[in-house]
Amino acid sequence: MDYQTLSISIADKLATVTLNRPDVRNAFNEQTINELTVAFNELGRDDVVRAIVLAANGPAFCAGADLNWMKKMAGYTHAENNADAMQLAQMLRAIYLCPKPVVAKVQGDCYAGGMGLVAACDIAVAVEEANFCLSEAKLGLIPATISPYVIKAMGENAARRYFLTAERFSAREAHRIGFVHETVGADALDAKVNEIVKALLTNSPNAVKEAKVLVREVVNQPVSDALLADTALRIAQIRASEQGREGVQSFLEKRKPNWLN
Ligand SMILES: C/C(=C\C(=O)SCCNC(=O)CCNC(=O)[C@H](O)C(C)(C)COP(=O)(O)OP(=O)(O)OC[C@H]1O[C@@H](n2cnc3c(N)ncnc32)[C@H](O)[C@@H]1OP(=O)(O)O)CC(=O)O
Repeated sequence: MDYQTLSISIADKLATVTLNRPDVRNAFNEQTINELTVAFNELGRDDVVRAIVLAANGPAFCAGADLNWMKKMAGYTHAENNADAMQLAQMLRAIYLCPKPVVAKVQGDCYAGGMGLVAACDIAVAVEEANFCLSEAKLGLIPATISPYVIKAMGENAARRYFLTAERFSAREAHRIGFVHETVGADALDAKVNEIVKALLTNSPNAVKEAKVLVREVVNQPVSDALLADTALRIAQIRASEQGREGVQSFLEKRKPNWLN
């Protein structure tokens, strides 16, 4: 695909997807939504890629949905408007379900749908200067398609406050409520993200993929007999897998596992 609103680079098993509409603070329109969906689907299938960083160009990480596009869609038929909103929902799901681990590198302000992008990622690191805001209610909107991911990331209690008040909050608060995993000074952002990527790339690719599925499928389930059976099956399968055997064997033989060769 000839990407117009993103730039994508791949080096040393890491793909970096960079939002690239800095003039509008990386607000996403239908083109960005399509490009992000294609990019995450393709990178998810690319055997060369073992981890993905979602980054952004310019002063802000992302100002959410492009309000010119939102305005245009509001004038469309209900069916067209709804179909278009589904594209947005599918973009977020493409990131969330991507079989590769995804790290959000938040170098600046992150508003509304931008918070949805971050929440759909597995790990988020933000600069201390970044501000966060679920601004939708100020605009007469609601954070609808982003809600499954944002509520999981910040928890119901914080969501009740910030969905309703649309207050702006600091990176420190985003960290306190668990929305981002870490905050760092701007000059330390690259190093912190690289450190996390290095940890991801050191692990068994299959285990990382399966661990991502595990969290997604186990969260919020009651500890039932069915869940016990499911988790037992997962460890039984992975310890008999090629990388499961190799990982344990390499530890016992005091050598590096073969996926690091
Ligand atoms: C996904 C769902 C809903 C949404 O996401 S609705 C989107 C809500 N977004 C916002 O409320 C953010 C609006 N933007 C801002 O508040 C600020 O731009 C900022 C992010 C705090 C950054 O501030 P800064 O001072 O750095 O930049 P400017 O405000 O001067 O903006 C520069 C430039 O960019 C234009 N712009 C900014 N945001 C948007 C946007 N979202 N859409 C379109 N254009 C945007 C802004 O107008 C400026 O343009 P100029 O022509 O240069 O004036 C719903 C669901 O979940 O389903």
